[in-house]
Amino acid sequence: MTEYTLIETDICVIGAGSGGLSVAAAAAAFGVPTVLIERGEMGGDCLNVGCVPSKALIAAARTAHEMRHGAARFGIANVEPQIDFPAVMAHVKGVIASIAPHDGVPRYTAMGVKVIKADARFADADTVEAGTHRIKARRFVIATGSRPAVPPIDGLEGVPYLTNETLFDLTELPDHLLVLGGGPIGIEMAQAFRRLGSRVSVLEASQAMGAADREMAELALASLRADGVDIFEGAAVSSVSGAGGNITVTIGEGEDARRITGSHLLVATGRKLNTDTLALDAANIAHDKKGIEIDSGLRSTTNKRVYAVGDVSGGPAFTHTAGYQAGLVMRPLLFRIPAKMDASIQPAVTYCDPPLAQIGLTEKQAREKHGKIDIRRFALAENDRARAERKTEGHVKMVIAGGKIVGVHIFGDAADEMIGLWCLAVQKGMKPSDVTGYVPPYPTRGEIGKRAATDYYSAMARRPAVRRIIAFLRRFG
Ligand SMILES: Cc1cc2nc3c(=O)[nH]c(=O)nc-3n(C[C@H](O)[C@H](O)[C@H](O)COP(=O)(O)OP(=O)(O)OC[C@H]3O[C@@H](n4cnc5c(N)ncnc54)[C@H](O)[C@@H]3O)c2cc1C
Ligand SMILES: NC(=O)c1ccc[n+]([C@@H]2O[C@H](COP(=O)([O-])OP(=O)(O)OC[C@H]3O[C@@H](n4cnc5c(N)ncnc54)[C@H](O)[C@@H]3O)[C@@H](O)[C@H]2O)c1
Repeated sequence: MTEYTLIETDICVIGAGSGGLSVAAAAAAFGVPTVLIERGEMGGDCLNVGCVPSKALIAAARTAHEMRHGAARFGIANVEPQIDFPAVMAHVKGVIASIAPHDGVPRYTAMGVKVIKADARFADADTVEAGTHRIKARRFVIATGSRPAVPPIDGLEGVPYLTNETLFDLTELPDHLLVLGGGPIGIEMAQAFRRLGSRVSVLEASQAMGAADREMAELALASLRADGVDIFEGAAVSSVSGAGGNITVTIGEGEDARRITGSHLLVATGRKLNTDTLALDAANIAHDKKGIEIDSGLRSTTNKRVYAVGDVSGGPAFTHTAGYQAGLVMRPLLFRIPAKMDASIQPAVTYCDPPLAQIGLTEKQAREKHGKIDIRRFALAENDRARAERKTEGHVKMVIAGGKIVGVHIFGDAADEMIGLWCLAVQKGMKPSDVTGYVPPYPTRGEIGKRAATDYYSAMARRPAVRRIIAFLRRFG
């Protein structure tokens, strides 16, 4: 029998990833007694096996690409980079290590948070057990994240496949990386490994980058193909066989079946929510295969003490969404003010190079929702800064409905940085006229958004009625 130490607290947070850390830090900042429970690494997926290592690897791969192809346009010779893969991975680990103290136990303890390193599970409606602790709390925030969902493909369990949890521990560059899934993980990692020297084949059951605006996704996929990534869409993998270094995937069945053999296999086919070991039934927290049943304020529909934030809430699976949700639940947790999640204001960026960034509705979604819409585009090829730096690939696409900006999609260098302004525009329901008057610095790529918005009104300049008014006003000197 476990001898438990009882802790009574105000807020108990389960999971110290992007969502849980933000809740704990905010609660501590208001001086509210808070317990934070983490069974693995502080920082969760984003820091250890997600955003941070993937972006660090992408940065190395981009440098290799620039050395190979990026210099000659300036009159400087391109060179074939010498890639020391273990050193690249040491860089990735170094970046994680540099950020880790920010999410670490000492920093949170110093903030006043009681951190418990153990696996948490509910004992009853207001008690959680973690290691040798029993924690009774007024409110619980479940922030347990997600893990790779591995599809039930014949033979897959018998081969040594990689996921995002093991990919960044590779010590040798894969000779030929097979990537199952053309979502953000698959696409980002496919391009990075290709640029570091692997042959890469992406096998996507449906449409690669399926959540993006189609026109923009096609541009991004074309740029991956130009890098030499093989992308197979509509590729339903029926079986996997082989062993480490020699793995064969079979696409389709019967006489039409096609086989591709690679050295390594990365499974990036979506996520499974981490709820199965929480003993949710013991706390009367309704849940199903899709996760915890929560209302629009992220609160359990059956146990009002409990909230869910981050991936486990079943909403968009992004670190910025986890942070947004953490901010949202602080209102009811601390001030008893109701909060409402708005999934429509969550941006999505695929950090391929150039990146693809989006906020709001795709063209298809906008047509379905609003019927009549306007589309405005402005090409980076028309932008002076992009010309000066000879990075003119891509454009901004603005989706306007009912006179308001309802979606913005940018493919091109620095799209990930440029999208910020448009997140605000969509969130605030701005009209194109709201952004035609602001002054972006010249020469920056940021000017393209304003140019697309200005273009919306260019038809007005050609209207006879407008010209007649101008002519009339000229008479007054
Ligand atoms: C390869 C990859 C790249 C990504 N890139 C980006 C990106 O560029 N931008 C972006 O916005 N998002 C990105 N994401 C998504 C992002 O990582 C997640 O959305 C984010 O980490 C979710 O935060 P979270 O707090 O919900 O979960 P997590 O960060 O996963 O944290 C959950 C924590 O809960 C702990 N836990 C689980 N169960 C228990 C339990 N029973 N008891 C105690 N502790 C428990 C886990 O150990 C974990 O530490 C990426 C994801 C992956 C996999
Ligand atoms: N840049 C970012 O913000 C970023 C980067 C990586 C991951 N993430 C987050 O992590 C989540 C998970 O990423 P992901 O790429 O694993 O998932 P995903 O669900 O976004 O994409 C998975 C892809 O795999 C395909 N697929 C599913 N089963 C398959 C099968 N059996 N064979 C072949 N293809 C199959 C799907 O059609 C889909 O296109 C994302 O939803 C995203 O929110 C974000």
